[in-house]
Amino acid sequence: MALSVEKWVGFGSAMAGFGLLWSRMPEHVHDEARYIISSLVPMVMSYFNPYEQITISEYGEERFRRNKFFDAVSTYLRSECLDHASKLKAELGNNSKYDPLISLDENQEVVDNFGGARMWWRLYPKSAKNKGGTVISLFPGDSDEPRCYRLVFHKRHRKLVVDSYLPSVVRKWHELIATNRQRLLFTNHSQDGKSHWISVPYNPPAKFDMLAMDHSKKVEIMEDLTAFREAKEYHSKVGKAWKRGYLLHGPPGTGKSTMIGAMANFLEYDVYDLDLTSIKDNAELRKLFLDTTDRSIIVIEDIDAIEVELTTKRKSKEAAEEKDDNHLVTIELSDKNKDKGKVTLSGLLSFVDGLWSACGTERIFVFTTNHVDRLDPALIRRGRMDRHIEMSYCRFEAFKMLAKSYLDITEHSLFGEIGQLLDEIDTTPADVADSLMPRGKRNSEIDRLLDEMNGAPADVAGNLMLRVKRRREADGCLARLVETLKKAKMKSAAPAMDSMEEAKED
Ligand SMILES: Nc1ncnc2c1ncn2[C@@H]1O[C@H](COP(=O)(O)OP(=O)(O)OP(=O)(O)O)[C@@H](O)[C@H]1O
Ligand SMILES: [Mg+2]
Repeated sequence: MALSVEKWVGFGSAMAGFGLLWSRMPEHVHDEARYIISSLVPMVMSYFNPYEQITISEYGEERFRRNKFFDAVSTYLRSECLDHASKLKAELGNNSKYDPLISLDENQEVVDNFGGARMWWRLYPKSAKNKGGTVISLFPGDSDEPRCYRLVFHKRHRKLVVDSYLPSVVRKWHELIATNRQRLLFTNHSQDGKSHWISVPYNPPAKFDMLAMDHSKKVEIMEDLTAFREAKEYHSKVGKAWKRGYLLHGPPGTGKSTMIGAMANFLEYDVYDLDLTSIKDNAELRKLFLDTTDRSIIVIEDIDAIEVELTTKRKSKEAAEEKDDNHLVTIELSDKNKDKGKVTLSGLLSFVDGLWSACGTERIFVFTTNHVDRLDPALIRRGRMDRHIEMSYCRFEAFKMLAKSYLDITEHSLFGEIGQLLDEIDTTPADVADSLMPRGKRNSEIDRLLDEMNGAPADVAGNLMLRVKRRREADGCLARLVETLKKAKMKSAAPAMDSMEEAKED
């Protein structure tokens, strides 16, 4: 049956070619004959060919945007139609390191049944025309045709296919991704001068309850994210794109990247880590943006590193040229790109906030910086970056959260001293966390006995030993932290003492 479907489709194409030929017949052929024959061709073709087809290309017609329907069909066929296929492909899936992900190989036809109707599916490879495939190109003359699925069905089922079958494929796809959802971390990668996203499975360890920061601030952020997630109707009612911008700023090691992981965990969104330095120009930035999925966090880290060049460039332009309020400010991202296209501030802004930002829903933009004062106000004004979150040095409240996460303790005799020291000197949570990591002697008698139990103390004595061991580790870690903080305090006081000494000598 499959063969005959192919024949009919081929026949249809041949008849179409025939029709085209007739339509170009020379003038001397009798007009009437030409009219009769050329109007007969489609009738004959439709009489003999009982099949119709729908092509679903991997990319949209303008080659700009990935066609999500293609992904839907891939997932659907993988789940529903592999049983009778003999040519399959295997790769390692995202959900597990060991389970292979089996999918349909190119040019393998599979049959699906829906409401008593048979549907024939086939995946045609990229550049099918050059490889001898039979797919009719959407892009004539273009050798780089994207892959596509072709669905063939009997023409009496057209309504069923369009109104019920294809929507059911999409519904099934949504169900499957909801149940097998593995979060992904994407980064942009440039190959043959074109940028695209590559991804890895993403399971960030960070959770909000582990994040050491002011408690009320943390709760506020979580409430803000929850409100955003539930605000679909609000955004459509007020005519706003469903997106939100966060600017995370603060010194290195205060938890900006950790916060992004916690946000992704909290919302269960994918993360797109955008590296602007490897993007050629605004068009490429736009393409990457259009390739991001809904329900995602789009991150640009250390935005100030780009802004420094932006500001310098603008200043030098302003000095060199007569003032022109309308000129576009250019970010020179790297020497490599100097003579090629450029990503401009306006390009970045339209990505975050302009016309293009409305192409997609439920997206969060996060910019991070160590130097908020260096950023162009246009980039971070409210509305673009809806919330500015300062990640600050570690004070006592944040320390207690770290002690709970790292050492599983809520009180200790050294807490008072540590609280006082943290008030006096600026230390990052990263530095405090580093001191709280158990290290030290591994050969104590308790360690040896616990190692022998293979980490699973089963009885009361075993549990007691584990508690003693943890207590000792906590003592050691906190003592080390006190020592580090004291040293830091002395160091920070040293220049002042030097100048006092100098003053005395004068
Ligand atoms: N607020 C915090 N709460 C919990 N852990 C933190 C916090 N800040 C830092 N850490 C710890 O320090 C490490 C480094 O933090 P992180 O990478 O998030 O800092 P950052 O602010 O992004 O720094 P940079 O500006 O250099 O990128 C993290 O892996 C985490 O273990
Ligand atoms: Mg970081």
